[in-house]
Amino acid sequence: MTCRWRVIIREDPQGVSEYIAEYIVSRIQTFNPTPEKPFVLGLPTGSSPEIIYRILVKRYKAGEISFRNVVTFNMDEYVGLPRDHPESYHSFMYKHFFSHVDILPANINILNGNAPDLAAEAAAYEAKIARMGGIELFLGGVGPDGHIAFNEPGSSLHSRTRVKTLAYDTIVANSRFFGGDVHKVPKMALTVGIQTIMDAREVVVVCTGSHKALALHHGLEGGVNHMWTLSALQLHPHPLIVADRDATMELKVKTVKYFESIEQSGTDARTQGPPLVYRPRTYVPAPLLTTGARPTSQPSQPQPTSEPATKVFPKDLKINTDMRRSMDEDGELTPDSMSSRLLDSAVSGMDAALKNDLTLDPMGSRVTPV
Ligand SMILES: N[C@@H]1[C@@H](O)[C@H](O)[C@@H](COP(=O)(O)O)O[C@@H]1O
Repeated sequence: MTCRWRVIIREDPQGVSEYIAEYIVSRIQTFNPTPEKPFVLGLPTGSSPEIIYRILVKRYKAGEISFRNVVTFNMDEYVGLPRDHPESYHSFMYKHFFSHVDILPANINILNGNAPDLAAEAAAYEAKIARMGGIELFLGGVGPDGHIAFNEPGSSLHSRTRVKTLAYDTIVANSRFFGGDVHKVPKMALTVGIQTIMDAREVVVVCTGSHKALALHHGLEGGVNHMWTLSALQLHPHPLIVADRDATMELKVKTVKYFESIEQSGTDARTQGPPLVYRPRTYVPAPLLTTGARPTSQPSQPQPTSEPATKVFPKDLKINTDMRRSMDEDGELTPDSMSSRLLDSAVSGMDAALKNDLTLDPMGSRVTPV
């Protein structure tokens, strides 16, 4: 196993947010999304991403970026909190981001914490992500206890979208949004799972403040551990953490110096990486299927024409949860930002190792029609 954490350290939350906002803008621009091929972006709430959203809005207003062809999936939402409650994640997202940019309302996806059947809501969310071809970039925050989304300590690293009971630490931490009253904080949430995040092509984590220092230490320097769910990203092909100096307090000096030296050696994707290369995604807008036709890993291939071309809505998509990857179905290697950056770097001796580390896209191979 090779851990591929890429870590960028900035002096303060402003520097962190500017880096991440620029990163997201450059990824969307390079992707060049269209209505047929939207950029699928996973988004968090919490106070850490607020400045990032502010910068993205500013850049949109300056005409530097459009979100018209961006589809978003939010990480989580409280269960039982009215949608229009000021502290619901629906309210947060509209207040800080959605109502200020040109994203189409139909392209916004947030879990409904008031759905009559929460399990069905969770399953439908996973299916919708799959129909969109998976998430291109998942931006996440981290809790002081190392949780990502609402995957509290002890969460299964194979988890998918589901209901979670919040840990007491999280309830206490989030009580600051509820007048300091822990009793007003919802006790449950709907959240994407660790595996949902792992399936994204790229994960970017914002980590600021000394209260996140232990989480960063365990996530980065500890082993993969369900008690610090951030650490699962050690197994992701392209994880990036952008931390401020305060959040690095519990890291070894050696760790900090190592990641700083990587950046100094000229591996900053924003300015020095080669153009990013994307293979076509399996984006399938509804209605998805023609009767008798089964989606393939090459959707552009002509389908058999012997059956009438009646449009039907599939019942659902089945997620192959045993995680076996089919080489036959999805044998194409996927170059991307992380490997591109490092291959271009001055770090000697890395190339041979990285050639063995090119990774198959897991989402495409796991989605099969029922
Ligand atoms: N569910 C959210 C997480 O997605 C978020 O990462 C975390 C940290 O929030 P903050 O950025 O406010 O510290 O808070 C909540 O628990």
